[in-house]
Amino acid sequence: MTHLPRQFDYIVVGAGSAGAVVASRLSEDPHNQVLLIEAGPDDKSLWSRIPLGFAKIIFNKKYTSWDHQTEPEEAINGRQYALPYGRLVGGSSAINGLVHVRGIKSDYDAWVQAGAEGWSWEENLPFHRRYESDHRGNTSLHGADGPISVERARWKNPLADAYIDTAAKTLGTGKNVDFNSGEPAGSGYWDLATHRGMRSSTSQTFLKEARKRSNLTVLTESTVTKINFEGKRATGVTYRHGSEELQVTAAKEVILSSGALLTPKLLQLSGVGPAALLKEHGIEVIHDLPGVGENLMDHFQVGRKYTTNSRYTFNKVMRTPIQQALNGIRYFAGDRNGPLTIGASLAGSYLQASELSDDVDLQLHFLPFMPGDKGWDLAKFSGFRLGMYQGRPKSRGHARITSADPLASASYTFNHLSEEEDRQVLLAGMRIAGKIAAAMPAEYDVKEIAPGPEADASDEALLDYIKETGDTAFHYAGTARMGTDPLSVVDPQLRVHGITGLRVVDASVMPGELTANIHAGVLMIAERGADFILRSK
Ligand SMILES: Cc1cc2nc3c(=O)[nH]c(=O)nc-3n(C[C@H](O)[C@H](O)[C@H](O)COP(=O)(O)OP(=O)(O)OC[C@H]3O[C@@H](n4cnc5c(N)ncnc54)[C@H](O)[C@@H]3O)c2cc1C
Repeated sequence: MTHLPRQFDYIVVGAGSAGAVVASRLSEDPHNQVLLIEAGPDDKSLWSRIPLGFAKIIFNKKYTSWDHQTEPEEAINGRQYALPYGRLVGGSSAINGLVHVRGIKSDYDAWVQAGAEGWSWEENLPFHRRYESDHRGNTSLHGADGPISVERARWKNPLADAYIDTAAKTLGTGKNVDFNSGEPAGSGYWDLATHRGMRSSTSQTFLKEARKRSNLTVLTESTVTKINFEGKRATGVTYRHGSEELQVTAAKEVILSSGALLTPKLLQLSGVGPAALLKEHGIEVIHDLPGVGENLMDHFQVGRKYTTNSRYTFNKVMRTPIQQALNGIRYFAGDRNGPLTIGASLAGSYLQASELSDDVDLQLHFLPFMPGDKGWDLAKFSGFRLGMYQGRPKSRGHARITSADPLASASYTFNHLSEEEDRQVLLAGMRIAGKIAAAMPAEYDVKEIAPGPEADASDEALLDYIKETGDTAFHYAGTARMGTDPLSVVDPQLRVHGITGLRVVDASVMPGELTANIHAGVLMIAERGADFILRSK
């Protein structure tokens, strides 16, 4: 630690999905001295490389933080739940469920309408193409030369095929569509961020190459506690490494990429945020920015559960130690097309569930897996889940510090289901999922476990089931929203309003949710953020 230079051109806070991309791109110019600071350890877990390892690594507190939870959520009967994220080099990209989808064109139109000028689908497309090597090769929609490899899910099997056929017939839309075309209505296998069946995280792709450069320094197990300012200019950061408290300066910019839960906390701790909140905790106000921590959002995920006699569920193919060993051998020595290559979901559908919406408004996930009582184990029977969430929920919450102590958790409120439209879309989605399951071929002997006929009998009962069982899809976003109105936090070039030398580049800047698992959107934001910085030199 004592050998670390005290001044860099750029300091990037958080080596997660976005931060790793930004630091890598900035260090491509050998004239830039770049420091990347990460609170967690290096990404050394084998479970991070294997897609199915997702189900294991998220319960490993060395790599996944379980330090934060929601406040009691009023509209879901006062329930609280944990908010895990990847706390390691690679961030959530090293522990997430790998499903790779960009969202739909109208998501980005909604961003532009919310003040994110220049962020339409067409304007973002070159940056999606820049980070990816897509299995379709180089096309007008896809890139073939980027560090993140994108493949079609590799464990194709008859039960998943039957889901795709049945969903396509029930919904009256296509099958095996390109979910990343911007117009994804239909059903099929998901694309995953994998390379030959292994996770393609930002730590193992972008950073692996960039760390060979002498102008990039990566500090691990170092938590930034404060952004330092001279007047309204960000000049560097204070961080803790073990028992040491150290400072380092940035000649050009500090870039916050700490994720949507922690970026607003760091801004608030540093004196940038709602003045009243900062004063309440005795923090000197550097700049009164009322939107910092507001607009917190997530996808609220619910599902239907089924038993089946199919052999093609996890509960069947990974039941015994011998099966697990054989699948392991097949994975490491074979074609890597087996069950170990599955992410958080195998197949699914994009659909318009509610007439209240004017576009696709729901993602439906087919997961041939039924957990046991402990949550991480396998149930003894063969089963699958049809999980879902609304694409662009309207409910919004907030993230607010509870103390000036950087080690204290902020408080997180999402206000899930506080908007009528959000309740209606999920009700409609649950009904449609029920229809698809009921239409599955008789040979699979599909029977519903939950919610069951009683809950299905009325909207009221079904809504109650949704409130009692739904929780996070891990797509936290929006807490440093881009825009130009008084409640926005960054401008469309991701510079913090009212401050110089400070940008936010991570999921925090999203004005609204994407109708997608949001990792692809975060990578695109990171590519654009790096581009803005390099162009502004
Ligand atoms: C369990 C899980 C499953 C998911 N599954 C999917 C999926 O299947 N598909 C998909 O598209 N999306 C998925 N997501 C969402 C997606 O992975 C995230 O939205 C995305 O990775 C967020 O990127 P980020 O750069 O904003 O933050 P992160 O990738 O979370 O990075 C933030 C980094 O900053 C570090 N940090 C925070 N504070 C500090 C500090 N003060 N000092 C230093 N470092 C700090 C953190 O340790 C972390 O490494 C999932 C997320 C989770 C948590």
